[in-house]
Amino acid sequence: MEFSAQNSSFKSHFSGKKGQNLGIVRSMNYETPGIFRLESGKTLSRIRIEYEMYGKMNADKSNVILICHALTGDAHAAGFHAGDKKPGWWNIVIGPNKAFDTEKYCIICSNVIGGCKGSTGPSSINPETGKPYGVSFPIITIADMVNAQKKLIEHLGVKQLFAVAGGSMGGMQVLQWTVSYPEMVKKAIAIATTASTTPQQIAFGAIGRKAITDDPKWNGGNYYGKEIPAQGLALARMIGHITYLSDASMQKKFGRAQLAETGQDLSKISSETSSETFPDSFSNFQVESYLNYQGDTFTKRFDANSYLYITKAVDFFDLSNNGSLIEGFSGVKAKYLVIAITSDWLYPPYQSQEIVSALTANGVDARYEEIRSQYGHDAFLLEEGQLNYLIRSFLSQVLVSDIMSPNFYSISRDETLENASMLMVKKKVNHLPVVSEDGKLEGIVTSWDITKAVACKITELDEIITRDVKCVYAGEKIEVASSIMEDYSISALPVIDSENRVIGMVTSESISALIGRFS
Ligand SMILES: CC(=O)SCCNC(=O)CCNC(=O)[C@H](O)C(C)(C)COP(=O)(O)OP(=O)(O)OC[C@H]1O[C@@H](n2cnc3c(N)ncnc32)[C@H](O)[C@@H]1OP(=O)(O)O
Ligand SMILES: N[C@@H](CCO)C(=O)O
Repeated sequence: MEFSAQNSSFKSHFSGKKGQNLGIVRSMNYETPGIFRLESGKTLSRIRIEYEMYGKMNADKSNVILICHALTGDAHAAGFHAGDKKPGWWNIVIGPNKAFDTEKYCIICSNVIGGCKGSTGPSSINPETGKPYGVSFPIITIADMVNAQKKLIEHLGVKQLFAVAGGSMGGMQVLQWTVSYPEMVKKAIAIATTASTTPQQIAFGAIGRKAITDDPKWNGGNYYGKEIPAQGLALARMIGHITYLSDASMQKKFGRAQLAETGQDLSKISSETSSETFPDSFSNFQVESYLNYQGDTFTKRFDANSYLYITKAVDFFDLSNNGSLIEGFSGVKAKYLVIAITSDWLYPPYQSQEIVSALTANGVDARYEEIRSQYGHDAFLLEEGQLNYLIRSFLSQVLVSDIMSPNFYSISRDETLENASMLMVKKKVNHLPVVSEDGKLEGIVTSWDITKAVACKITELDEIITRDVKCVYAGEKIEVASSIMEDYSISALPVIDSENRVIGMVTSESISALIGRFS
């Protein structure tokens, strides 16, 4: 079964069950019309963006979540491509009843520009020369990747993303989205990432790049149609891969285990040392075999030039403004969930904490969480239970501020009863908060109070004002508002700030509409 926005056929019969897999999914692509301007000022004529989509967009396209992939990921985040045994790279959290629930949300993931999995990158054909770009491909940045994603999102008719989420370099794109397009992102989930690449991270990137460019087969980036620089690319991946693991996970995975052929038999190994070259059997530890395997497999799925460009984009990433992350995040609007991994030494937790501190200093709602794991950096691809729990509770948390109406009518207690009732009829409202001159909540009058006043021949507004007003704060969970409404049989509540000023109204209608939208 194909599963995309165009032809979703999943029904809610999965409700209440553990997460399920999507079926067969397919990739799509979009070619932007006209030139694409990069942060460097250089341009690309037309870009192609490869993407996948799971779940259905709702009528107002307000349920779309963009997933951003890490360094060597691609658009295939979940489900299976026909014939594949392994699902997409974030299948553990995307699907029916998983945190990124495809029965509620429409999930989109696209391959970054500069990549080699369908989107325009160095291995693509330059339309001006008819040959692969190679190193004539312009330098790209994380902001360029985000700008390309924005083109796709606009093309799909989405005005605001319900959420943007990703780990590692995906997390950088998430942060960049909230800075570049603050009005377009409601919720941001950044995992195992940084807001400013550190010298240590740049250093590892640099060694990987050197491994590639020092491979004679790299040939100045001009190797398409010839032998690829497999040795350099594999070495780059081996170095990188060590940084994605942890000391504890390597101990657990391999210990000091050696390959069966050599075991601890030093005489067997040393008998080969008479040869001119260092013997292969010196790669006798399991961890060496594992790294060789990871390096070798990588050369079959990734382009060396893309590796150079994307790692460089990561190195350039720095959201701080004149060294200040607080300034860098000024103007952001999203609500954030920032998740660190306890054993991640490549993007250690302090870097996530810095992000949250800078956001909080800007008065932004930012939550910090940790995944307790021994897997190291790659735990964001593996820790199914913790990821699902943290992401699900963040996505489904709706605050009063999300649905309150900031446009409301109020009266002062000196008003006449007649004026109050006229206002209600004219503006079709049933609740009028009574406020002081400086906007502070003093009471409330409802249409029911007016009806009673007429029946009882009461003529003064002051006599029918309810002074013990039930109200909520904007930052409270919507469940708080709904349980007050239920307990006291009230259909609307004033929303107040910390100084008791009325800043909006929340109604039972808006809560019901919300439940309807996501159920
Ligand atoms: C957005 C994105 O991030 S997309 C990119 C994510 N994908 C990758 O990074 C792909 C490569 N990375 C990995 O495989 C990562 O380690 C993970 C996180 C995705 C998977 O982790 P794990 O499930 O713990 O797998 P593990 O690291 O043990 O590797 C398993 C592979 O190594 C092989 N392997 C394990 N031990 C050895 C060994 N001693 N010698 C040789 N090969 C070995 C396994 O056979 C297996 O091969 P397979 O992938 O062909 O099935
Ligand atoms: N292992 C992942 C994470 C790197 O940050 C990848 O290759 O993309």
